[in-house]
Amino acid sequence: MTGGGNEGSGAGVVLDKVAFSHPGGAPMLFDLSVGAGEILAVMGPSGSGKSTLLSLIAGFETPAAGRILIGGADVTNLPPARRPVSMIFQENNLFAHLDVAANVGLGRSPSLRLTREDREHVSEALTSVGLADKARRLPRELSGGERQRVALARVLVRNRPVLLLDEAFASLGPALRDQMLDLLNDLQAKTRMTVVMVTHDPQDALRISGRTAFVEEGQVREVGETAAIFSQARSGALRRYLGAGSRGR
Ligand SMILES: Nc1ncnc2c1ncn2[C@@H]1O[C@H](COP(=O)(O)OP(=O)(O)OP(=O)(O)O)[C@@H](O)[C@H]1O
Repeated sequence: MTGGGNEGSGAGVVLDKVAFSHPGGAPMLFDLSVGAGEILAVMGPSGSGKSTLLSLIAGFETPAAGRILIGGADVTNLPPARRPVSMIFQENNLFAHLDVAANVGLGRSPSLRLTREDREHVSEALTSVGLADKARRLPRELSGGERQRVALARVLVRNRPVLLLDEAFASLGPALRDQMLDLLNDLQAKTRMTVVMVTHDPQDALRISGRTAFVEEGQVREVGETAAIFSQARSGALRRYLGAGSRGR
């Protein structure tokens, strides 16, 4: 898989009056600007549209109106494979029948025809996520945290400027989750990827994101510096959400 000139450090992401409705669903309208190399957390009640927002950036959904820009280029009508984006979900990021090295190798070549250089990248990425000794394991032979590390290694070899995380660490326990966030933070510092991370946990947002966007009923209601968003929560909806949403550790 080549990056089509999209490789390298972060690219800003802009949603410019992006209108979208799921079949039979309420209309959504997203306006959001994420800086190149920024880590932005996205929070909001269940069903508010956070995953939909990521799907629009990734190209799994197409806006009814408005534009999506990545690195200044209009990607609104590009299919997912041609967008300079990687995405990690809560689970099922890996192919069960492929070992760890092959799952990461897919990030270089979907047909797994890997050059020597590709294999070196895979091995370096596995080292950076602490899995150099588990390259021949199958996903079912790994812990949940290790599986997400494999997904992060694949992101590294893909080398796309934007990474979207949809509650990627939500099913891990608090200590492991913090480790994964710290790893993500380190990798982001090295690559300068732009990261948009959906989470339900204010602690996750406070740990690594510079800014947080609060989504409610299909709109970005508030966006600001993460600590300020939590301490000054302006809207009643955000205050209610924070009251109910913290895991209180
Ligand atoms: N494929 C779909 N078809 C129809 N409606 C959908 C589809 N996907 C999501 N929706 C609806 O769109 C709304 C927003 O869903 P979305 O998954 O974006 O919310 P979310 O904020 O990510 O929620 P959660 O925190 O529970 O994951 C919800 O009402 C949901 O039921």
